[in-house]
Amino acid sequence: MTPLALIFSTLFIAFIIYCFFNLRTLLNSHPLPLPLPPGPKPWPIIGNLPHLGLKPHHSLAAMARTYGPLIHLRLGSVHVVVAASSSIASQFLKTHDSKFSSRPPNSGAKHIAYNYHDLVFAPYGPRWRMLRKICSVHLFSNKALDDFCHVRQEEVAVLTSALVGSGVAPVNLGQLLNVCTTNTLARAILGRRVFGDGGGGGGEDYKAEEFKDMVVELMVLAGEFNVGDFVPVLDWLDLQGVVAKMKKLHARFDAFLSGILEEHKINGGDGSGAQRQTDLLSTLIALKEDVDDDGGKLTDTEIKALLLNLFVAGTDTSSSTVEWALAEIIRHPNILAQAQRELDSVVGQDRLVTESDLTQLTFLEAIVKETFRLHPSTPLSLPRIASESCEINGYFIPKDSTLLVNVWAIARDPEIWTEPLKFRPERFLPGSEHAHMDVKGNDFEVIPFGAGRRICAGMSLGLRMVQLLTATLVHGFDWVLPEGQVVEKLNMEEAYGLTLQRFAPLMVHPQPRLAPHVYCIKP
Ligand code: HEM
Repeated sequence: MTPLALIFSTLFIAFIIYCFFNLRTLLNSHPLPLPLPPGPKPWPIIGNLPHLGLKPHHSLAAMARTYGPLIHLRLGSVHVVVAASSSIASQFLKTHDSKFSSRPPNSGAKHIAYNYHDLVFAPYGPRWRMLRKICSVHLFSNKALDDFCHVRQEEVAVLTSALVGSGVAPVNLGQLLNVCTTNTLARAILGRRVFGDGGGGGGEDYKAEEFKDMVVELMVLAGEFNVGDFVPVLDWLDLQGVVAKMKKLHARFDAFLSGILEEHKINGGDGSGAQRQTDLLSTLIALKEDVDDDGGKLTDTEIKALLLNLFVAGTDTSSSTVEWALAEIIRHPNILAQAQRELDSVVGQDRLVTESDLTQLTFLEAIVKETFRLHPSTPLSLPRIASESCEINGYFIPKDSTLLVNVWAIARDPEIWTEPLKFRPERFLPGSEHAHMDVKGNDFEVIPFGAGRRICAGMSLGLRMVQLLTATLVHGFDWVLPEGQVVEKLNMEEAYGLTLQRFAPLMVHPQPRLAPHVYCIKP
């Protein structure tokens, strides 16, 4: 080797060694970036919006079968990650819950929910804590729930009386259930009912049907993926007309809520002129004068926004769950018969079910769990936003990603559930494979109320209401479909929206099966 070649080869080897060590140092201080989770290829500008289809929880479940349980989508300029298995959901909502405790910005929160002044969309922080604490103490604590137990039982009894008097035409069960859940909540929040019995009895201050329509319209609008939320440059165009509809709907809700608030300030809850302290709204009005621990004051806007949340989140969720439960029970006469045997042995035939009976109704509880599994009222839960980046299952989740948890798909995962599409309450009975599973956010295989810090605030009330209503309807009535319909062909299709409505309302003939005096309740 010539001296020149020796110099060159020495320099070359030295360069390689230098690069090798430098690269190692570089890699150690800046590890190679993790990949984003897999997902379908996005379109330019709009990204994966067209992939969501009319029922996004179905489309996203189908994608999970192709790409796995953690998917990445690009909706316009927004990173969206979707959890579609219990273990991925638990990593987001348990391990990393503190990073996912706010909701992403969206037009619904802005235009309907008083520009984020509510509880559902309030950013995680002092105001959210204040609103949540007020509800926990005055509405959802065990004491508050026990104080209003008689109200729930009375309103359920009023429903049975309306069903008995419903005449020859089939009843729209979902509508009557909605009147019941709304009046029950109204008595706890406002100190009075807002509707008649829904059976055409008259005397409604506000039309029940119109109110349910407003709630359902809100859920449909909130469930719509508004292009402007994801492609900010297109926001002003309001391509789907969603924002215009939201503003109109907000005006209707605001008129309803402002009326209630002003009336309450002047008259007190019961219209007697004496301010009552037992209902939530009186407490909220009294709290307006107090400064809370974090130095915040409750404003009229926050009060109306909270009322809106409670009436929207707390009525249709419970009533449509019971409607699904009854549809399933009607489709499975053997389940109806078994549940009635249990109820007859615990309650007898001479009175209606009470809340204190519920702990003894094991099969009924299993029916309710199975309904929450197959028909979770918010199939994609409510979205969360990542306040910082994190790693899940070896994938990179960027800061500001929107998180969707496909609660609906998780509860139908064939890896977890045998015969996942079948309505089989016995899977939750003692001694069965899922006996110890609850639906309260502890077992991620079935999380209809979500989980973690932002878990449903009204879960305790929702559960009691769904159980009491389902038990009472099963105990109090046999159910016959309108002429020409057969149970095997009952339409179980879902409609589109943030909540899981039935495509075809359940129309039925209730046939009382208890002694007539049991139903004699005057509203
Ligand atoms: C069948 C009954 C119900 C179901 C299935 C249900 C489901 C849900 C779900 C999935 C969430 C989102 C949780 C999350 O982000 O992890 C939620 C939030 C919420 N729910 Fe419910 N809900 C029900 C009944 C109620 C009732 C009766 C009320 C009140 C009267 C209520 C009030 C709320 C509120 C205020 C939030 C927002 C909580 C927060 O952001 O901190 N819900 N609900």
